[in-house]
Amino acid sequence: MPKTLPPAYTVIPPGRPLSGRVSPPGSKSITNRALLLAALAKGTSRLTGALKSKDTVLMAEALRQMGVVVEEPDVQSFLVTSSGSLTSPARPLSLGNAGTATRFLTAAVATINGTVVVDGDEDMRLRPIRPLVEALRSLGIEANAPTGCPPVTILGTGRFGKGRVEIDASLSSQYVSALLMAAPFGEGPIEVALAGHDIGARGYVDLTLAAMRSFGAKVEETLPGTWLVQPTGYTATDFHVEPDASAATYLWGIEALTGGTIDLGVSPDAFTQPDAAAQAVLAQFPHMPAVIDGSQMQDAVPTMAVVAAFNNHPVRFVGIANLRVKETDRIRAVANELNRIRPGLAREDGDDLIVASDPALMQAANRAETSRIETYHDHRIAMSFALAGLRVGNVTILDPACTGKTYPEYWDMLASLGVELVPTS
Ligand SMILES: O=C(O)C1=C[C@@H](OP(=O)(O)O)[C@@H](O)[C@H](O)C1
Ligand SMILES: C=C(OP(=O)(O)O)C(=O)O
Repeated sequence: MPKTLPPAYTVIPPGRPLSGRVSPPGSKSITNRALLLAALAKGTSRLTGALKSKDTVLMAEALRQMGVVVEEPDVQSFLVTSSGSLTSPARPLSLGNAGTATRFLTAAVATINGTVVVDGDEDMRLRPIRPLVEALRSLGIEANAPTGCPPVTILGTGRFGKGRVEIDASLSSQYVSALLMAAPFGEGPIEVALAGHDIGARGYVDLTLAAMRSFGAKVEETLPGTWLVQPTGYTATDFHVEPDASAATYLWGIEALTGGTIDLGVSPDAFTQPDAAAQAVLAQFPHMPAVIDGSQMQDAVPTMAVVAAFNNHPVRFVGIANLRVKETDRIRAVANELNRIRPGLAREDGDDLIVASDPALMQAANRAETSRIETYHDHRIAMSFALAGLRVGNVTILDPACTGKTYPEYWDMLASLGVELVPTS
């Protein structure tokens, strides 16, 4: 049972380096891929090292609604048993603000002979999905999303089409991953090709290809940005999920800001997820680069931006326009909340984020001012701004429970390192 958290936590700066051993939870991205692929494979797949959080629970629940047996033998495992295909759910799939679950299932349910509605919460209903819907239509699948965002209605015939499909992935790489993972159910080989050069973080497509191959798919990148998928379906397998690199960025941030050493049980170069690249940037603190291209490590940008506020010189984050369509507009949210810590600390410049940086904040543990940090239902805003509270006094994080999207144990983790969190109203 998730425990009830207070409406806010005030973080007490520890005044000493934070060190210890912390295992980050399993990767959200990989868990939700593996859950889906196991559900599309005939037989039983055991997933170990998996994340149990709001986003993966929503994915598992949606799969159960479509006839898949998803058991949970322990806190890090799923046992998935499937006939190899999904069946029509009795009611709309309700996927909260889980971008992975929403996008991946929008394509996967098109393999069903029946109508499926894919929906999310009020925040997800603002996150674009039209390019994916258009790509499905070009495969001959009837799909509608009148607002360009969820809900999406897919009127499947059980036929996924074949041939070439082009996809504009400039807003989200998840559209490409979604098409690729459904493509082994084509009536013939399917070629997924990027329309244009832009794609969010390409590393997520590599995660998708690796997971697909583990479940027996045959997929090759035939040209840069073009992938050919054979109509093999999937084979059930046992699959281990690596720790979450985006979650690890908070631990690297703690090391940078407090000067401690945290043993994550995994070295930064052992991750296959794109956000692991943030470690090398955070390790340069207080001399982080003056310009940081966040395009290939997007979910790490809030972490790096909060740490950059304490850097020796300003940092401009570029390549981050997609952050405007994440759980919230993260460029605006990070700028707003940094300015709540100290007016003038950050500003938007087009789609860039400029963090002015103020090394004096490293000594602000006893300041008189207070900052109540809005978190916009966004786990990453809550988790990254908690880092600021390790150096600056009276930082209060509103709605700490929102970290449950990907890291339900986040506050317990901070407490285990010796951080005092004061429940606040
Ligand atoms: O494929 C994935 O698992 C993800 C891709 C990224 O999203 P976009 O592709 O929308 O940038 C990332 O921000 C998200 O947290 C997870
Ligand atoms: C952007 C994120 O999630 P998603 O797109 O999967 O909702 C995230 O976890 O930072």
